Amino acid sequence: MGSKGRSERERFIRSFSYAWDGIKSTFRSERNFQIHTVICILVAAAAFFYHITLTEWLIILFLIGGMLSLELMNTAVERLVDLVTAEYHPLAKAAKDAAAGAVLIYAVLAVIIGLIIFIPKIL
Ligand SMILES: Nc1ncnc2c1ncn2[C@@H]1O[C@H](COP(=O)(O)OP(=O)(O)OP(=O)(O)O)[C@@H](O)[C@H]1O
Repeated sequence: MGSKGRSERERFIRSFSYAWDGIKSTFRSERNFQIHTVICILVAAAAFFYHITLTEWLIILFLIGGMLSLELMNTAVERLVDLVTAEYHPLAKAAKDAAAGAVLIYAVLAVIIGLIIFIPKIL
């Protein structure tokens, strides 16, 4: 493999390592991300326990991935806003609240879908 191919591969691996750094630092600093991670692990455990179907697994995995990704994006918005201003600013509030709203909408729908999948199995 030429040096160009090697440097492209190195850049690719490095970008994974930066992404992993972002996940680790968010996990360490964000209580909500920790809580959502634990909930996602519990949901996956329940999915194994109740032998959900393949389609249900796809939905659950999609929800877990979406929830954790949105939490990370929310953290990114919070960090960026804090970087831009330490002062109170209506736009800072609007940005943070909109990001939090996105997480809330996804979380509520994830809970509803989770209940639709699991309640019939629990009963
Ligand atoms: N610079 C600011 N200007 C105006 N309002 C802000 C500003 N920073 C935060 N807020 C408001 O305060 C709320 C809480 O902000 P904060 O930065 O504490 O976020 P958080 O959701 O508590 O996250 P974390 O504690 O993980 O940083 C925001 O949703 C927003 O409404």
